[in-house]
Amino acid sequence: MPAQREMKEKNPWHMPVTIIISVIGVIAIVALVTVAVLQNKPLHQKYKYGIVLDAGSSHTALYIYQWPAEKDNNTGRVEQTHSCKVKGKGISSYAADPWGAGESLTVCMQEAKQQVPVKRHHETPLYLGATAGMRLLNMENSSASDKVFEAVEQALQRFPFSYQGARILSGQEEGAFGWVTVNYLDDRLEQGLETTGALDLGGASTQISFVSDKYDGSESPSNSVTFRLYGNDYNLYTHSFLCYGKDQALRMALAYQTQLGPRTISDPCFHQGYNVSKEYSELYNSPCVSDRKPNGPPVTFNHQGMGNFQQCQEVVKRIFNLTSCKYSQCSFNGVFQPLLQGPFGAFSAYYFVMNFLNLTDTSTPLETVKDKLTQYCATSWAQIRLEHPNVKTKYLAEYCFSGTYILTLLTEGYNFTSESYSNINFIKKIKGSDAGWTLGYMLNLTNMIPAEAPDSPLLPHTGYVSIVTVMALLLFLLFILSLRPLWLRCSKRPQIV
Ligand SMILES: O=c1[nH]cnc2c1ncn2[C@@H]1O[C@H](COP(=O)(O)OP(=O)(O)O)[C@@H](O)[C@H]1O
Ligand SMILES: [Ca+2]
Repeated sequence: MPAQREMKEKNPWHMPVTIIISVIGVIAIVALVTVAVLQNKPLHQKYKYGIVLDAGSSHTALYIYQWPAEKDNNTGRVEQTHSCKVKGKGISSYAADPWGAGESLTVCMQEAKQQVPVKRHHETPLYLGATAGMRLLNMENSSASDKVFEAVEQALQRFPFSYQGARILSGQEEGAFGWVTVNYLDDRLEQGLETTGALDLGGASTQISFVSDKYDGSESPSNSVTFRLYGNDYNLYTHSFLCYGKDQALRMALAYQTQLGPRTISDPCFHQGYNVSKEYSELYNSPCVSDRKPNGPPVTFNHQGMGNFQQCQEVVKRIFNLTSCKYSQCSFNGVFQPLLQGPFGAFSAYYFVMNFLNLTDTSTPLETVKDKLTQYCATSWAQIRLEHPNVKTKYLAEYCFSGTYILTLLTEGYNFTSESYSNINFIKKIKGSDAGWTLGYMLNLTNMIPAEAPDSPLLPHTGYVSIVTVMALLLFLLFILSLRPLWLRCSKRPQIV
């Protein structure tokens, strides 16, 4: 077989040294790529968790957040994974039964136990923040508010999480953390982009927070909050109006109409045909209106609807003091407010109300929005109930008032104009997380937003792997080319025949 022998001798692969070098080369390259891929591959994602209870005036909600375990103090994204609405009213309504407040939280806390992996329970921080309902109760009856906190604290400590305390947030904190949440979720802080203002409407208070270039904080220091986040300084204007949440605002509007203690009030903010007997003692049972209580009123009054947006707006305007201002400019009640600037996210009750009324599209001219609300308010109560059989009667009865209140607060109160109205976005969630103060509160307490911008890796993981692969291929090519001379030499060797 001379031909076969010739083939074997010409082929350099049959030379033992060449074969060994080739195999080692290939193994080395495969090993290089494998190590590069494995070393830099994100590990099977492990998460850390945090729980915040938002004890609002109308109800309590529990939020669970998660973030990648290995990145907790800089670049890891924190996102909401679960929320639970506590059944019943807010904790401030349990003044006469403080233990009931603690009990009310247990169903959602059980749910949290199921949601957070057992091995993370002990390291999961748990916070409870109370807002305007508890602010009012604390003003009215501080020992009752202490008892509610005591009961809530005991109930929460029964769970295996790392309990970090329950407290009342100041209005300033509520506004500022709402602003942090919105801008964090929009990635505006990390990227140093222009920020979005935050408008939060609750049941007992309302907040406005935004950055205004012309505002340095000196004119009204109590409205100023400064932050250094990801290497940028922010000088935030924020104000919380206690009693100007939509439930307390409704009380104030009613109180103006019942100041003389009539048996019947004809209310333009409720639909025609609405006629409900209400108690004076219940209406005036709040520090927001208690000083307006008529002398010796009857026990009850008939609350009758008239369904007139224009007149309702006149009634609502009366709860704002638009005249006194000792600063260069004010919103209302003599509160300083710099020039409005930039886009605004309006959430919580702003969203619930405007969404129900189909008025979340702010590219609709303000005049058209008012026309639609005029029509809605003029619809009879019977018709409204017929059209929305599944909506809670209390909410349904109040949407005409609530919509009118929102438009009046925004335009007369905060000075939004027909032009700047379109800068408002009515939002509920951003990228799956609810807009509200809770996320910002937790980010702050866990130091999860660094003051300075974190060092970012030179290349993202995919870039790194691609470069290593290309380099390995090049090496392989070079290696093959380096074998060429050997090859040629072998093929030119004198034939042994
Ligand atoms: O589905 C809804 N439709 C209308 N209003 C709603 C709905 N869900 C919640 N709300 C209202 O949103 C407001 C939430 O206020 P919250 O309880 O947070 O009070 P706070 O922030 O003043 O303490 C309340 O006025 C509540 O009635
Ligand atoms: Ca709230």
